Amino acid sequence: MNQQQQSILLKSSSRFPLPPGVKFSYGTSGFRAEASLLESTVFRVGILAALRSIQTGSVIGLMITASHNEVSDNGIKVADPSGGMLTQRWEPFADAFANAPNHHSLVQLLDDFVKKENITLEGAPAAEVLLGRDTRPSGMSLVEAAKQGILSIIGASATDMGVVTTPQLHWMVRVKNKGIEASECLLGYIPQGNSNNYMNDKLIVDGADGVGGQKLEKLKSRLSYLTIDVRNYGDGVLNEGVGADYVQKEKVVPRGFGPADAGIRCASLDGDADRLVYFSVVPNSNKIDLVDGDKILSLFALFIKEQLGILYGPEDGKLNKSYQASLGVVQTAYANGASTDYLKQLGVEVVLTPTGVKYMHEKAAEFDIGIYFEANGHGTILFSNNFLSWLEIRNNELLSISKGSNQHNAVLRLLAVSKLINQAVGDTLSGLLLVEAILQHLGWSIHKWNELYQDLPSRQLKVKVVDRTAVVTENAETVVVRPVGIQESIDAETAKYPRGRCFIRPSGTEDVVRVYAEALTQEAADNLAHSVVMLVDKYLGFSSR
Ligand SMILES: CC(=O)N[C@H]1[C@@H](OP(=O)(O)O)O[C@H](CO)[C@@H](O)[C@@H]1O
Ligand SMILES: [Mg+2]
Repeated sequence: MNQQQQSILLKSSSRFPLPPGVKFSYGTSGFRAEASLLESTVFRVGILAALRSIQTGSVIGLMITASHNEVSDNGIKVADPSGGMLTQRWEPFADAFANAPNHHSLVQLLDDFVKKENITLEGAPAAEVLLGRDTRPSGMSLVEAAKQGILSIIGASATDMGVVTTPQLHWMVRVKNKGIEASECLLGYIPQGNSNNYMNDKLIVDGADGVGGQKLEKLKSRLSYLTIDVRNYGDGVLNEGVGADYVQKEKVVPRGFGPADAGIRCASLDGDADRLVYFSVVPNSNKIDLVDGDKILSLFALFIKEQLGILYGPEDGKLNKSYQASLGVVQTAYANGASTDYLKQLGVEVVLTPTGVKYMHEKAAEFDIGIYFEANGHGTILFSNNFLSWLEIRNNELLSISKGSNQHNAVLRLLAVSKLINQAVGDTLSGLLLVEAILQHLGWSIHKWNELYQDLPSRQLKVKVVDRTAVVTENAETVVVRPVGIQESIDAETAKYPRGRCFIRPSGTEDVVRVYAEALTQEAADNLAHSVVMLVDKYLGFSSR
């Protein structure tokens, strides 16, 4: 690093001192903290993004959001050139860099890192970083801090995209780097009038009082196939008694919903619009029937499987079947056991990964069609380039030899899904449009969809312990290897419950250990979870911090 670059960095970083007594960690999904603590982190991540842009010769994204967390929190995550999450290889540097105690150590770390990664700063190489933020009031000043970071690397430029959803920003990065065309509407490819057992035509969406609600309110008038009533699109407090996280965890109606909505198809998104769950209000109560990420995954898997069945099935639309597409679904240990059983029965390969989109996305990309979803509604569908190119060629052939045949329609539907769905990252709005299109195609109500299988009762608890990093897991977080002995105790407890399943893991976004239990009855799941909380105390010690 030359003198000029060093002195720019020293000067700019001295304006963003590290707050005392805080330790930052890149975590499951970027850095998150109380917003007033984040300026130095965001500034430093701006520098990191510029370096990543130089190294990859591509546009990089920075999103300022704390998703479903309370409005006073904020956070920052990096989108890599593909539009996916920052390469995990860079996470240790991100952690060290965010915690560098002063501007001299910061410049030293940077100098070592650029040497190790062969990043050339000489000659002012071009770098471009796109910035986005959600609706949090702290977002604007944090975007400024990020810009200062980016601009302190000579040759780097920052483009502010304003208030956008997280998946929009990831998508913009992907489009810029790959030059992809805009989406088409899948509904156009789906034969209409398949209306036995027809679904309610109205959809009510809880916008979490965040950016996704605002965007959907604007988008809805352009969706001629759908009537959408958007609630909570910005008047109330972000994520307070609203949003996908609240709905999924509490299993009660969000603010603005009530008994009058009973039976109607409803959906809820989170604060930055990368999670989606559906629900229907139980008559005469504030309870809901939840249709979670596992059921969205199951619906998508069912639909894709149906299309592949038509493509490769006995009916002859003269399709050249030279390519056998692999289909796989990816879940985490939080997936309801009943969903995993259902998917296996459907005949699709099911793979488990640790919690977090970064792990799931990577695994899903190994299939020609890889579908991943967390139970909480984070997920998408990925298509391999080989399979898409093959579909494009088949489409052209069938256009001339059997246009409108079932096989041709199946090809068109798969191509349309690949264009509608956001392949950069899970995206509430495109996910919602795909769910709506599939329900319409099948002629299904939300109730019919919900009956695909019945969830096993489950309970999720969180425990504050003295040191959550003392918990080390293996096998996609289903087995605890440290502290030694706790897994045997959990197994012994779980064995007392028919269909019992239980695991613990340290959270990557909060200072807690999470406990998940599932069993045949709600009471059994609750009891199992509570007894494992006691084991956590025995082995790790509760903390009252
Ligand atoms: C049990 C649970 O819901 N965990 C969430 C939560 O991660 P934790 O590492 O469990 O704190 O936040 C992640 C980021 O939003 C999300 O990907 C994940 O599913
Ligand atoms: Mg989110």
